Amino acid sequence: MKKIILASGSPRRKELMEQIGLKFEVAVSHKDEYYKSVLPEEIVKELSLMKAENVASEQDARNMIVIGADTIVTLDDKILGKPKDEKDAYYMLKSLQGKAHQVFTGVAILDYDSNGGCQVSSHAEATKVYVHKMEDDEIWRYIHSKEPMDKAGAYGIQGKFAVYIDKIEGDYYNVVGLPVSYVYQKVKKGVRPF
Ligand SMILES: Cc1cn([C@H]2C[C@H](O)[C@@H](COP(=O)(O)OP(=O)(O)OP(=O)(O)O)O2)c(=O)[nH]c1=O
Repeated sequence: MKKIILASGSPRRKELMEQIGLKFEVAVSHKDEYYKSVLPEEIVKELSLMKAENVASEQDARNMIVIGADTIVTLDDKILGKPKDEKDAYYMLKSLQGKAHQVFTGVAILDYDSNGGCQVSSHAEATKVYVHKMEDDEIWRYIHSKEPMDKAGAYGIQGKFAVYIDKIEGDYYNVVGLPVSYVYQKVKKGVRPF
């Protein structure tokens, strides 16, 4: 049985991995993350691979599966990551309301055999999210709840922001930070799920 390592400090990704019943450990690397890609699907693939490789380089990477993920929000040509401060969160939320945007999550799965040989799977998925129009005081009330501050696009679909989601097209779990069906299909051969 291979050991699974989730290369992520995101509590949401940990919860989603627990939800699908996988046994895993969490390891986070504090090495720098940067990207050279231009297209959103390439950016999240590059960053998720970097996160997984950084963690794997700090392990005796044999007989294990390392999973990295990265989520960004895109609106027209703009890329929204996590807000730097409350003002940044306000501008992000203001730009999202009353229209649709895309959420991209990249997943990298490094599957190491007992000799250290590695099979790499890289994947990016997009979900379209329609946000209802919000009053300014609603935006500020939401920001003061602190929920937006550690999330791409300054919102959490799984939290209080749910009341402003009109509809989505695509995978809900992709928006929360991990397309779990993709992950499960990739790892189920080497591991026992539940
Ligand atoms: C859009 C959206 C994002 N998010 C979260 C998922 C991610 O945790 C975060 C995007 O930041 P990421 O940089 O993808 O991840 P992270 O820094 O939280 O964790 P790590 O790099 O260690 O894996 O935004 C939600 O929880 N709900 C949402 O609706």
